[in-house]
Amino acid sequence: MAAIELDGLSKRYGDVLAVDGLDLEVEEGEIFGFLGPNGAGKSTTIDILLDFVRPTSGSATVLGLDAQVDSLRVRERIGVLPDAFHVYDRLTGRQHLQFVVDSKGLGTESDIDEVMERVSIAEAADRKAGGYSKGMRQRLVLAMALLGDPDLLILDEPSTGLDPNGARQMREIIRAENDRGTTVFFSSHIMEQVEAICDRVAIINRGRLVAVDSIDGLRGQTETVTTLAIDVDGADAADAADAEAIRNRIYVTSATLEGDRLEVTLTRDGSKFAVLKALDERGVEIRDFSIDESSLEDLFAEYTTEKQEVPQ
Ligand SMILES: Nc1ncnc2c1ncn2[C@@H]1O[C@H](COP(=O)(O)OP(=O)(O)OP(=O)(O)O)[C@@H](O)[C@H]1O
Repeated sequence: MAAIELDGLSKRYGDVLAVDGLDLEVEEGEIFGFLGPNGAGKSTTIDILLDFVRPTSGSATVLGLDAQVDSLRVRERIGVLPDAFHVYDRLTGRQHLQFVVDSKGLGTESDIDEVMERVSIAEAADRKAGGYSKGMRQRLVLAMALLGDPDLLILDEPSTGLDPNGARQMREIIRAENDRGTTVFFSSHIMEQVEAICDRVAIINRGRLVAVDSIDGLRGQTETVTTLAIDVDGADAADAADAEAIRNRIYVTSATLEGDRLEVTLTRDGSKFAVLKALDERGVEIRDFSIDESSLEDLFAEYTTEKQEVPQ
């Protein structure tokens, strides 16, 4: 059974089609990244999953339950870290969690200590949340989401505002929860974060799904996959700049020279060796070179910006 299934999901706000016919399946046990530029429709989709917003057409199923018809039962089985959350300054961390136990019937009192351990705020359990740092607040809200061991975690931008250590800890917590069998669906603008932990990602743009795959799979589908940065001898720069020999090679998408550094981008079928050989044949002295596989950030740009002409 899919943890999340969207079927022709659309949401219109007046003239704006915020979500436009989304079809998507998130498998149980996955860590799934939900990406898209500002205004792409991520929060609207998540709000539909949580039944904060009703779709204009199509359906959303969460853990086999209709997100609208069975929203209460869905709520019992998922944990949510909302985009804009706030904590109650005058309540301690423990009181926040006690509130969840009392009001929502999720978890037990003995779970409170355990869950605070899991997100590393046990030491601050009895301090007022008003004195928590931003990262601690975020972990407290995550702890609230984890109470009752949900089958699915829906996290809207979980790393926003966290320093690199905080972001790493968030990653470790997400992985640990996933190891316990929890499916994780999260939206993020922080590509390294997504690249580091996601099994698969979906990219949406203007409300439509433009890609869904593993990150390696996405690499395989895009045109430019490798950048070769070659340091050449300054005296040879003119020869390198006369990059006809490079540019005319098939599978080379661009070749630019800045100072002593020649940057050549290749499609997935391109041969790095052929580029180096072509330079060598022209007598260009190669001092050093490095190879960069395209990052998720590059892939994201490729899927969500209008295609640029490759300079020739
Ligand atoms: N309540 C609303 N009323 C009118 N338009 C809305 C409403 N909520 C969202 N929209 C519009 O729907 C589109 C999608 O917005 P949404 O918040 O889902 O995007 P997002 O991908 O979450 O963006 P961000 O990354 O900036 O949070 C935007 O054009 C937005 O202006």
